[in-house]
Amino acid sequence: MVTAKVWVLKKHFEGFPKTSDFELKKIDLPNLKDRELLLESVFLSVDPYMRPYSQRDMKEGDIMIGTQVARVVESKNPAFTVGAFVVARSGWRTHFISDGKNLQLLSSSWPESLPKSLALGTVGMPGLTAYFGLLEVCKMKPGETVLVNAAAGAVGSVVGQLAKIGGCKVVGCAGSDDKVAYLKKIGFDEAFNYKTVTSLDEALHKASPDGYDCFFDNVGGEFASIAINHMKKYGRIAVCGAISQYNDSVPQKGSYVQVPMIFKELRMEGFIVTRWNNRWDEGLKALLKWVVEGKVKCHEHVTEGFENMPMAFIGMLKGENLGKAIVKV
Ligand SMILES: NC(=O)C1=CN([C@@H]2O[C@H](COP(=O)(O)OP(=O)(O)OC[C@H]3O[C@@H](n4cnc5c(N)ncnc54)[C@H](OP(=O)(O)O)[C@@H]3O)[C@@H](O)[C@H]2O)C=CC1
Ligand SMILES: CCCCC/C=C\CC(=O)/C=C/C=C/C=C\[C@@H](O)CCCC(=O)O
Repeated sequence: MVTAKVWVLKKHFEGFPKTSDFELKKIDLPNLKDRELLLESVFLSVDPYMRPYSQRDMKEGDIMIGTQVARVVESKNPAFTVGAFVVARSGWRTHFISDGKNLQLLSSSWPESLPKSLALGTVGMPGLTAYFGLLEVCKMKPGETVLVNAAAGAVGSVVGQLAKIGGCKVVGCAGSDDKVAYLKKIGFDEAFNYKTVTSLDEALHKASPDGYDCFFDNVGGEFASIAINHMKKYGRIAVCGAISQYNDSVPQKGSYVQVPMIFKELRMEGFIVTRWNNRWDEGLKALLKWVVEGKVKCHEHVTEGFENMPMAFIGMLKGENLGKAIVKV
């Protein structure tokens, strides 16, 4: 019999999550029934969505939601052989039993040399968020100027690189000088540390005096309300996330300002990447090709040990990660 370790939400978060909000538990798993398979998590993802989604979708005592790259260790399901790797949405668990539904086998063209953890980041949901957010919401065109915040993160770093592939000028901001240096290294035309600039207004103007055609917003709040004034006429804003709001009990002042929305006839559209669920294979194939060709660089912020998941999650929310935050079991 296999004993799984799981992290449950002991107490709903109030402000920033605390390690005491989580509880580590053990679950003895039953023997497999016909068509079931037993999997062990190899890499687990910690993502910003878990903060607002936990409030919306979870009750205290539930196993934390999340995705993982897992390996099949026992199988009574002919579609899954022992040793195969899948992406699952089974939450913060070391082991779990599946009936084979909602498992995504890792692409058969996945190069052996490529870390399978990328299936949680650049060649996974965050990468797809950048891909569809840029192509379907921003509808970027060659020669345009794209602004992205949280630019050194899992989504933002792919946004900037895909925009460069798309022939755009790219401006990014992040919360440390090391992250800014990384942005320039991976091809951003302009990058700045939003925490240290004397004026965000001036930094945005200096980076692109003519303004921005596309704004890929991962942060919301005050940043967004300032950035909107730097949009070009007919600009497009892809509202991808609002991480500046997730841990605030009282929403930050500085929502999007309506006046420029109207005068500049801006289009602002929120989206969830699952809107394109039926096109994920298209996106994953494109992202994997760009990574293999070296056109999209990847960076991961790896925390070792399942027992450190809460710390990895909290650290990501505090900006400790450069690139995709993952946990290696
Ligand atoms: N709509 C969708 O379908 C999806 C939306 N998202 C959203 O995209 C955004 C980025 O996600 P992801 O790339 O996975 O995460 P990241 O890898 O970018 O990690 C989060 C980063 O957000 C930044 N951050 C945290 N708090 C603040 C704050 N108060 N103000 C400004 N920046 C902050 C930090 O970077 P820094 O050092 O720059 O501050 C931190 O590293 C999130 O808002 C997330 O919810 C993600 C996936 C799908
Ligand atoms: C202040 C409120 C903010 C509301 C927006 C919250 C989050 C945006 C975001 O990060 C969305 C992420 C979407 C992820 C989509 C697919 C998955 O991999 C997660 C699925 C979660 C689940 O249902 O299991």
